[in-house]
Amino acid sequence: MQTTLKIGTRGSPLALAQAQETQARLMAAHDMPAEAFEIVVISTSGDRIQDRPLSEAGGKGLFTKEIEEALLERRIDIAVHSSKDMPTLLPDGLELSAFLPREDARDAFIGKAAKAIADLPQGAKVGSSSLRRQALIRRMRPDLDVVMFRGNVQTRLRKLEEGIADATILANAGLKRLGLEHIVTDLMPLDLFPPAPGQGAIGIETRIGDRHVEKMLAAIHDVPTGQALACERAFLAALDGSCRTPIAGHAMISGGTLSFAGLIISPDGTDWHEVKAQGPAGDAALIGADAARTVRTKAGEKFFDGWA
Ligand SMILES: NCc1[nH]cc(CCC(=O)O)c1CC(=O)O
Repeated sequence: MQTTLKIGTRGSPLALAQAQETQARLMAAHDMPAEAFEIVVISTSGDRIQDRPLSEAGGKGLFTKEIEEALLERRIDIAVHSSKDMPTLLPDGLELSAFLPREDARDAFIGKAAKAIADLPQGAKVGSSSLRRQALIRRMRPDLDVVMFRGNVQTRLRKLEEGIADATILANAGLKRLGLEHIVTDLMPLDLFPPAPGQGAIGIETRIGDRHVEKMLAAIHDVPTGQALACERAFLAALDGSCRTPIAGHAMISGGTLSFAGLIISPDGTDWHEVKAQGPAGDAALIGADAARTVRTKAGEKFFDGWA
């Protein structure tokens, strides 16, 4: 008898879209019917906490803990995540074993009256609860009023309609996966507004040594995305001492060469340090870790003390 492959995911519309994309790619790669899969929705602490910034509530692991428990207890066989939400350290026995081809890694600007951040009037309100986006907005436009904005994409759009803010910034990848690219009024350039490590890439977590699952996923794994993510996650891991330091990092692969740009920035957007690195794509993790050492040295340890 054939058992179904259980795909674990959060229940938000974006998470479900990502789980369905994973299912569709597995069906196509292995000529399997939809019935060979079951999507199992798991509620996480991150979904339930709505009243404060996640960086205060405990950070990234909040979106993954319950899903990882289900994986370890064999209630699911694979877990589909936004790589950006994944902590750099995974529980014993689990690994990120595949990445789907990356979507656009850029942030998207959604404005009501103004189409782009440069067109907002002095003092306009921009909604974001991401420390990185808050800092980058303040670096570009210190005059703007950055207001707390949480909830899933639909909630945030409702808040825009209600006038709680004049604009917001979200990952273009998520909007595209939800079929909402038409609401984007501008795209933030990678150099002025670098994305979070992992942004735009779907990562698939599995039990280490689950050979059957590993073989199935090998057919849908995207090698350049995996290399870019290895670099970005090594950069993050080497800097992650405090989740209160806004960190950006983005790697691209072209012709076997990896190019990485990373940034750390003070939450008020007045102090930042950048690093650029290049090397063979096969050295992705080394390049990321090395870039972290470079930017740490540039910034000095004092930089991390201020808001840790
Ligand atoms: N923290 C929530 C989250 N995690 C991943 C995405 C977007 C999709 C992606 O980056 O792959 C989002 C929403 C957003 O930042 O707009």
